[in-house]
Amino acid sequence: MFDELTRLAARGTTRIIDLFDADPDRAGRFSVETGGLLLDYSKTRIDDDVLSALLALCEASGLAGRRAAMFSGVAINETEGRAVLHTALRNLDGGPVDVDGRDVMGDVRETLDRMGRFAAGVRDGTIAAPAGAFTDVINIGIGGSDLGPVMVTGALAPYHDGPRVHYVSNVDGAHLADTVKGLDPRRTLVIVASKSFTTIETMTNARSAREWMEAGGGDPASQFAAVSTALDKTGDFGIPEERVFGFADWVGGRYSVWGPIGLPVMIAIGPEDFAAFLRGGQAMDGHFRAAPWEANLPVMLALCGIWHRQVLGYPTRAVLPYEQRLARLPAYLQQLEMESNGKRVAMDGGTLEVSSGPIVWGEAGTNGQHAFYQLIHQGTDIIPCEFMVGAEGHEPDLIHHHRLLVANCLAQSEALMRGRSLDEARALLSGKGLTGPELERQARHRVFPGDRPSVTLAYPKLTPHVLGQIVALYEHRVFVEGVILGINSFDQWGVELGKELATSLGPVVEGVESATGKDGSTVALVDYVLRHGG
Ligand SMILES: O=P(O)(O)OC[C@H]1O[C@H](O)[C@H](O)[C@@H](O)[C@@H]1O
Repeated sequence: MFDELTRLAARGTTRIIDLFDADPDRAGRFSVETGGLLLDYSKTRIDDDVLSALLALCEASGLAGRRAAMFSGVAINETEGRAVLHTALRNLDGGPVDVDGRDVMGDVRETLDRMGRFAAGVRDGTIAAPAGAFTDVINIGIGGSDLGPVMVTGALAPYHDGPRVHYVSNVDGAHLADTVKGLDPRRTLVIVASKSFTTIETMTNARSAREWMEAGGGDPASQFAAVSTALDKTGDFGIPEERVFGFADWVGGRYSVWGPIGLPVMIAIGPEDFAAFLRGGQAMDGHFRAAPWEANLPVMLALCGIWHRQVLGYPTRAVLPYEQRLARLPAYLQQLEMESNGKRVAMDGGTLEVSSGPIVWGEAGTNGQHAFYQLIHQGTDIIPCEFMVGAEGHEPDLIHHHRLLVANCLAQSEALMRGRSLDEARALLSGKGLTGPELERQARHRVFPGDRPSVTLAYPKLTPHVLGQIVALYEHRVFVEGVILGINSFDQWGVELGKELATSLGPVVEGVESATGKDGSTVALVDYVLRHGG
């Protein structure tokens, strides 16, 4: 399936910038605009031939069938025997969604209503601690039970009018200790968020938070809530049923922010804005299901990814949001993309014949510019960049900041494509009086090879609705890439081995069991920790 694309990739040396000269309509033809979002992929080497081959690949992958199967509740997560229906969580105005012959939308709506009543109560003080209204909320969770809500809470800061919300994920006691410093244990609500309710980091933090609360005169019985699929375990932990928000196993951890895992977001921004976030996701679902491939935002973003990673072989993908409030988006996308598509075995158990998904990394612009863009512009590796920028900010008084931000974003993609030739560098330096060998030497350092690809996702303004569109866009992009690669994007067996070994090493690090039988490096490291630890 990749042969034609490989042939096209090897074909030419046409520089991206020259594609614009040859086709004045290029920016319009190699972009998709829908629901106010614009994906511009014209600053890549995708031309008509590549586009046709990518679309053929997409068609041949059976995407239409897989997409229908996902939305209709088929157990497409075959290694775990589960349906994949995070889309049902935002199906606010949609029809029934059947799992095993039963419509799940009644449960989804009921849970959303319960979350809404709880969030509203916490926000207006009718649900309170014995000592008074909650001033702070701590969400204790990790992975999908942390990254989604933490990213969305940060992104929607202008809408945050509820209690302060904090996130504790790391089992490093520093995370909990630093978070509770200055908080009132009698006025803090703790949400224990864990799909499985067995994750060691989360359960350890939850128990320590309960001790902190008890020691400080708080009342865990009325100041703890839980979000989980394991309702028996939340009960065992002592959290009363009315404060437990359940969800089904057809919601994957990294796809779960749309449901009860989004509870801290709802407390922060309120049920109405949370519903707007869901509606944004639902709008993207509608688009993804209906639009033809070439006009389909998630599909085209996925095909850009496939072109850069699997065809051209670029190992990484930089995500560069020019939006400070999306500073945690790269971390969120690392889990979404790398846990979903970081696999070397295909759905049928065979070895993947192409590369798995890329390494995803990034940072908010403009900060990244002053840190790692040097390598993106002049390093030996080509790093496809995904820029994101909003047309409007939330700070009308600081509009000059926003204009500078936008100018920087556009300048970077232009610079990456255009580059600076040796002649241009020479001209620059001779204007400053340099001559001879010194000019030559200095000029070489000032050359930018250019022809470095990027895509830009532009959106009107980072509202809850737009954020919902963006998050759903990335979810579906990952899905499409997974279908084309022929892998299951919804399991994560690769995290298991480390967990098992950590459990067996626990007593060794404690000094209770010996490290005998471990490899020499592990034995030496354990020895170091035991000699130097407290
Ligand atoms: O929500 P939990 O069951 O606590 O799981 C939290 C996280 O841990 C696991 O190891 C997985 O890698 C993640 O996909 C998951 O989101």
